[in-house]
Amino acid sequence: MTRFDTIRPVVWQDDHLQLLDQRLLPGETRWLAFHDSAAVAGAIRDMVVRGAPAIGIAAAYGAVFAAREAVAAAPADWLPRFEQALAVLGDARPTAVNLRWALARQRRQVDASTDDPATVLLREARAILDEDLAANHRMGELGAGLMTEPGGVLTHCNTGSLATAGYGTALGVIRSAWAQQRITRVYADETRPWLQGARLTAWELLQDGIPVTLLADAAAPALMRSGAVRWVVVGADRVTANGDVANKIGTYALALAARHHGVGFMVVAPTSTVDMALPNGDAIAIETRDPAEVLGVHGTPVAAAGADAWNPVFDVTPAPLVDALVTEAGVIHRPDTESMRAAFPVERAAQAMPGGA
Ligand SMILES: CSC[C@@H](O)[C@@H](O)C(=O)COP(=O)(O)O
Repeated sequence: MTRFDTIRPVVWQDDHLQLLDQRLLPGETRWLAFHDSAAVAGAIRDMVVRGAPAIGIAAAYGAVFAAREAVAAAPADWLPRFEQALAVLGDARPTAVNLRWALARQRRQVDASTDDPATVLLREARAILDEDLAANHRMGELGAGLMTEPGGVLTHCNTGSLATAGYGTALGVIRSAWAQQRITRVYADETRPWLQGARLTAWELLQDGIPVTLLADAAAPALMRSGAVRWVVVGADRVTANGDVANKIGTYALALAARHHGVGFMVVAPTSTVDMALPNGDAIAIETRDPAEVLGVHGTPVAAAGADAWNPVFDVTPAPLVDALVTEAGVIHRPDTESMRAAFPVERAAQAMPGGA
């Protein structure tokens, strides 16, 4: 562990799940307790917990409740109820593949063992969490290694400890690179409409003593034009078989501006975010949320009454705009179908949850 490794948003305590309520940060640090699978699905949907790896981990713990509930209700025929509860968890948010990846992994555990299902699933949820933490530290080292000359970095959304088991993906790279003095300044987009950058990324960085400069999302191209940014470093919710990347809305615009200004564009995501079952980004289900999120700021309405809003919360960055894809398995420069297939075994495609995207 480094000194930059303290926040843990998903914690199993005794017999239940504790989630740090990310809707309230940085103003309030409140933990919520969860004891059933439907409530965990609700917490994912309502963004108590968010970020692709973190929602996968929370869902893996949700599967423990699902098994407990199903076995208690129908000891001799619990599997159909269990699968129904997994489907509810899997439908909580559509875009991040980590959610369905974690549930598919849990489903396979049930087939592979004759032990008490909840015990088996709890052990596996812990393994998923531990592996994510280890992957983040590895990606931190790999991504920092790409920053050969000191300079400014720009990040988007929140990809830190709060979005993962701990340490973070893109923010993990930033933590590692900052510790190695490879970064002169961290810039963070505020990330409308949920303000994950202004609320969560800035909070995490300041907790670690890393100074951060916030900017409105629309200011990013001008910042790149000024020469202040060497790397844009972002996370991902899904990376498809050709290297296309779904991530927080606004990422695509950053990639376009970065290419125009000769700024490096790095995507940092664990292999649990890679979906070799989908040929390209057009096949990714992009979540759209309540227009009210755009019509107001953090819950306070600001738009002219009567205006409508379009609120897709992710976009797809085409693979050719990605300079480096960093996973715990290594770095792929300018990913494409060939390099993705070489790096990730095709059997990953067969690991998706039944029922599609
Ligand atoms: C390590 S997190 C990668 C992505 O999940 C992150 O960039 C992101 O888009 C999160 O979106 P959110 O809507 O806050 O869940």
